[in-house]
Amino acid sequence: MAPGTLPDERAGDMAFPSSTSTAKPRILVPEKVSTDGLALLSADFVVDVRQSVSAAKLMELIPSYHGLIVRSETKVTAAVLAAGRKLRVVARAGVGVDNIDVDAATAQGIIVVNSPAGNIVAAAEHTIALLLATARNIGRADRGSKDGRWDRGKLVGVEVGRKILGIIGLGKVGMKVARMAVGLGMTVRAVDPYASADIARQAGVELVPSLADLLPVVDFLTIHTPLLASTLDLLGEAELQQMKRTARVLNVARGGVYNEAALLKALDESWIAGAGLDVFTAEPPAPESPAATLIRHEKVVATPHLGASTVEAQENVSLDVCTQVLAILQGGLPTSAVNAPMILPEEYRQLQPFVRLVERMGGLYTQHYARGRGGMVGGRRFELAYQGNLAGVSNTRPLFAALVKGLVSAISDSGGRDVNIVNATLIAKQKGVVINEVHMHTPRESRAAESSAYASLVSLRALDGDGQGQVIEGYVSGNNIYIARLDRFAASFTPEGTLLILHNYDEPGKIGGVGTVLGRYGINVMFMQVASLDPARERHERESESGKGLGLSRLVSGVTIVGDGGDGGDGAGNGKANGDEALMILGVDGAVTKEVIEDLEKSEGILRVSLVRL
Ligand SMILES: NC(=O)c1ccc[n+]([C@@H]2O[C@H](COP(=O)([O-])OP(=O)(O)OC[C@H]3O[C@@H](n4cnc5c(N)ncnc54)[C@H](O)[C@@H]3O)[C@@H](O)[C@H]2O)c1
Ligand SMILES: O=C(O)[C@H](O)COP(=O)(O)O
Repeated sequence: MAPGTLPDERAGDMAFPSSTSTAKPRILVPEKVSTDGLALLSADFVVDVRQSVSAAKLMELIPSYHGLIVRSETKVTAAVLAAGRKLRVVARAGVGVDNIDVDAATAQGIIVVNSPAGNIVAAAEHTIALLLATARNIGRADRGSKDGRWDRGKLVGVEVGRKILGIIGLGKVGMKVARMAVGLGMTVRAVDPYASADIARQAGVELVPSLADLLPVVDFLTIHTPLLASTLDLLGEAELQQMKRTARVLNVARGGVYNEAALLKALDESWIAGAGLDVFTAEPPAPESPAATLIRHEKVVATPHLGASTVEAQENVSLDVCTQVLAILQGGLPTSAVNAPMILPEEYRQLQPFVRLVERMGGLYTQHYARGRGGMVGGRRFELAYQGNLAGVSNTRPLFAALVKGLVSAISDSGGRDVNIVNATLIAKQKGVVINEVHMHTPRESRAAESSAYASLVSLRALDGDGQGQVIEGYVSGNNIYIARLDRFAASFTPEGTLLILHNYDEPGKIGGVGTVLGRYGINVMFMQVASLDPARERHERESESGKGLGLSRLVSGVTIVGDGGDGGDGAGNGKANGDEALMILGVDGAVTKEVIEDLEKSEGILRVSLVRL
């Protein structure tokens, strides 16, 4: 997709939004982000770098931007995201996304990306810097020296070698800190319920089961967990009281994992000996808050959230996220999305025609079957079955999202344009739609195999209480998509444009009658197709219902109407059918008004008419 072409709404490409209009997309950067990455964007996008953007100013600016790149200072709230009507992507030039309302972004189909590894070394090195600074009173020594004091006697430190370092959170930064600490001759113990004991052991770290096993024995304690509901106030008074009086604690993760008031008390009352702090619950802290008092405390070495502030880390994170922003705004895929599943570009390319097909099948279901029954899509159960080659594709998330988009397209204000791979699950849940994806290696696979026309077949079945319901089948040939079945009727038509689907008795003269009505309203018929249901198919249907498997009939194209000789038509009928029936599928051009539909329905032998726009 060509750069510089985005629509004003989150429309287009099923996986991630893509483009149609000609205006250059705009990206807002309200914080200091390295120009190394931003340079990648400036050719194709308008990149506005502004510093010190207040919350109010952000609300004012955001409506005209397609991308937002932030660090930890900008609060990307639900209100900001809602105001950002054009926003496709919020990029965090760093790791922590606690300043972004990821749930709100997901609900709006806005993808959130970060740089999970770009600043690990910087954060780990900063932790070691604070470890040594607290051990050797570097902060106080520096301040005293600058003030003209030579306090050698008061500033005797401790060594870190042969001491025990406790790590809470043995993830990327925690593990890097562990390896560095082992290099300094420290014994490292860690608590992390999700870490592998084997990997820890290989790095020379002993995993211990709980904080109670860690806190009483460590000389230094460092935390490297994200700030989550489960880690907020993880270390309060009770925990700090378990520690040695000589212990020193470090925080280069997030403010709030240590309870700041408890930490202040622990230092004031000498439960512990010192702290090295880079992060705080509010940054910068309010003047009289516990955090501000901690920063001024003589037993504390404080830095203003500098963990990732190295030239190298800033280059890394900037390149990481700007590459992803570029890809997303050009309709491609991110490499580290926080709120979207990982799909390899090659996988996605293969699925593209099926994405179009499944979306249209969803639209067809809603408009042809559900609309006549009061728009009953919400609260329904569907089976989306993949047969043939498609059965072997494991990552079918784009197809799931395409179905949700198709199903809601005709019944939502946005026409389904706001549904994408990021929020499809959420939207399905909100509408009470349950989709069961089935990979049919057996036995229905044999239906696809029976016709050499299909390497892959997709079937959508709306499940009624008894597990039965209308079926739509489709397939891809080359890059073209076709509907192969509308419930009891075999078909072969391309699901696109404005379609009239007429369910009628299979009697002579139908085409003429329909043509007369359409002609009266000046509506052109672009194509007309009908499918047959031959006796073999009928037999297969019965076999299927009795659980013996199905065989797919051959399809016929062209202007032929063949009755199904069946028992009630395509499932969208009015139930009065009792003879041979048929479906006429017309691709039309012109305004199909309510009057046109009513006149068609009044035509002799017509059971039901549905208008489908795809
Ligand atoms: N100060 C800075 O500038 C700076 C720089 C980089 C990262 N960080 C922060 O450091 C933190 C860690 O980053 P990371 O990249 O290593 O994250 P990570 O996801 O790789 O690791 C986090 C680890 O914490 C563990 N964990 C979660 N809950 C836990 C609990 N209750 N007890 C023990 N362990 C628990 C997880 O299992 C995981 O192994 C993040 O909050 C990140 O934002 C800060
Ligand atoms: O989560 C992170 O990546 C670090 O806290 C760095 O934050 P910063 O980008 O604001 O320095």
